Parts: sequence; C-alpha cells; structure tokens
Amino acid sequence: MAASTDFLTGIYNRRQFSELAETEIDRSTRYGTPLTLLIFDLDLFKEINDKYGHAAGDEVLKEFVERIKTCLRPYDVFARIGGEEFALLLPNTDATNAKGVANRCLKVINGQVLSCNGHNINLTTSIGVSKTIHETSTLDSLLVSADQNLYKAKKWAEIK
Ligand SMILES: Nc1nc2c(ncn2[C@@H]2O[C@H](COP(=O)(O)OP(=O)(O)OP(=O)(O)O)[C@@H](O)[C@H]2O)c(=O)[nH]1
Repeated sequence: MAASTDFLTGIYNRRQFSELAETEIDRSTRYGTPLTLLIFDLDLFKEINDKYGHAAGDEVLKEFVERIKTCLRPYDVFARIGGEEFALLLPNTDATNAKGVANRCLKVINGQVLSCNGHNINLTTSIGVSKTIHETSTLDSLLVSADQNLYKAKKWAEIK
C-alpha cells in the first residue's frame, strides 16, 4: 500500500497514478467515454517554504489535498506527481466539464486563507486542463496537453 501512496498527503504517488491512468485510458478508448486530465502546480511554493518554514510548507500541501478532495467524485484519480505538482484524472468527463471541476478547485484554494502551523497563508494554484481524450491519445499526450495549458495559466498569473 505504502508503495502506491504519497507518504505526506496519503493520495496516490506518481507510479500508481500512471498505472491507474493507463487502465482508465484503455477503458475510455474501448467504450468511447470521455476522459480529461488536470495538472495542478502550486504557485510560488518556494516562497511559502522560505517564509514560513518547511514544516508549514508540508501542512500547506496536506491542506491543499484535503480541500481538493472535497471537489472530487469517488472514481476521480488524484495523485501527487511531483513536489508541488498534482494530477487529477477525470473519467467520464469532457474538457468542458473538466473546466467546471477546475474552477470548483480554484474556488477552494485561490483567495482562501489556509491556517497552517499557526500561520495564515495565502496559497494559489495554477491548473492546466488537457484536451478530451481521442482515439490516438496516450497518457503522455494527455500530460503534454495539460502541461501546455498549465504553462499558459502560469504566464497569465505572472502578467496579471
Ligand atoms: N515543504 C515542502 N516543500 C516541498 C516539498 N516538495 C517540494 N517542495 C518545495 O517546492 C518548491 C518548488 O519550487 P519551484 O519549483 O521553484 O516552484 P515555485 O516556487 O512553486 O514556483 P512556480 O511553480 O514557478 O510558481 C521547492 O522549494 C521545493 O523545496 C515537500 O514535500 N514539502
């Protein structure tokens, strides 16, 4: 069990995410059901660590995960795929509906104050939404598609 989950947040780790995602992509391709991938990247997380300390940074990661979980359905696949990077696979969801999920997730993070280790911390996340799966999609192509939109979201956050 431990090998499939992230020790800090308890959600799936990158390896388990890849396995589950491959299964969902196969299912979706076989039955012609939509599927969309979201990537989350916490903004300026290094600054949070530098300002409040690594232990508070850890609490922020845990609180982030708990808040995002409130936006999910039981069969959505949520994973920590990097230090401050998360992936969310949404079965039976096209890109339009996935944007709705992404906006719900933004509402529980951006503009909210997180109380972590006695500090009130303003956290924001950027989200990239992939294209809806199609016949030739692979996990890699969905990750690339979500990453391109994440990059645009980050750019937008910088110039605002
Ligand atoms: N507290 C804590 N910090 C972590 C963990 N894993 C990664 N980090 C930190 O996350 C930070 C990521 O920094 P960057 O990659 O520069 O990204 P960023 O500061 O979020 O900047 P942008 O992504 O460009 O908005 C680094 O300071 C890492 O040390 C962890 O498990 N706990």
